[in-house]
Amino acid sequence: MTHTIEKSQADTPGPETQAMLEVQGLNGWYGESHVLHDVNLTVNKGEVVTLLGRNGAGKTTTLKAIMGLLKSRSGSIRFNGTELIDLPARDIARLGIGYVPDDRGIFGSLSVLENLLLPPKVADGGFDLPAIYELFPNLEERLDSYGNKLSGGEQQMLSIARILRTGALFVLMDEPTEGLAPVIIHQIGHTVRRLKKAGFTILLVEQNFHFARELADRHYIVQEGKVVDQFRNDEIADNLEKIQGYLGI
Ligand SMILES: Nc1ncnc2c1ncn2[C@@H]1O[C@H](COP(=O)(O)OP(=O)(O)OP(=O)(O)O)[C@@H](O)[C@H]1O
Repeated sequence: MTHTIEKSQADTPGPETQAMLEVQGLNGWYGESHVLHDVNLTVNKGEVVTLLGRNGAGKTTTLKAIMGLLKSRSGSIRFNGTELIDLPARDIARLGIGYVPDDRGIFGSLSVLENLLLPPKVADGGFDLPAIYELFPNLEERLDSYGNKLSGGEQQMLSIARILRTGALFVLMDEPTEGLAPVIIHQIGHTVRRLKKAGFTILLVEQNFHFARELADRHYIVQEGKVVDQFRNDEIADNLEKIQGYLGI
């Protein structure tokens, strides 16, 4: 009878298999340049999913297309069942998608606190300031510092922190480890794990395969604007050479 129970559990999608984001046949252009070619991917509620690929593969562009920051796009992007393909970025943000861009988007002439308070709330339940300071103690120490006086690591933490305040529970993160020292990368990894535990769903672009491997549930490989392969994290060890080939590492 055990077998029957196991089977019926496997057949019933749990909360972890509920698709939050479904991208189908996504195409994207910069002017005349056709950069995304029929990208398909799914992110389920509570997952950390990465987009891995070489420089110029189209990872950042995929995030921008989801966020509505790439104007010229076609196909389907459904978020909790709502079609995003024709919505402007501000409406997409209001549906509860946060974006941590690769340049971190910190305003240099505003203080840490002003940067934190800048994005509008989109839903109840976001982190309040004490919760943010608990997660990022360095930020609390630097509340009055201007954005342009922060280290790269502090800017990255601020960029993540201000999204957590908004109440968005789905976060797109573009290379949060880029250019950071190993100790800071470790801290960012710790943060992503805590967010996952707190119920956030994260789509993460990464060049740092080792970082991605420590955190993610699943990985999509992006090559020349297409998703060419995908792996669950527990399939990585058996596919290491193939993945290293894709990534050129
Ligand atoms: N603003 C832009 N205008 C025109 N082409 C662009 C623009 N941004 C990126 N591209 C081109 O689009 C393609 C995909 O770039 P994208 O930045 O999405 O790649 P990526 O996988 O994120 O790589 P990287 O890690 O280097 O950012 C590349 O050929 C790139 O040169």
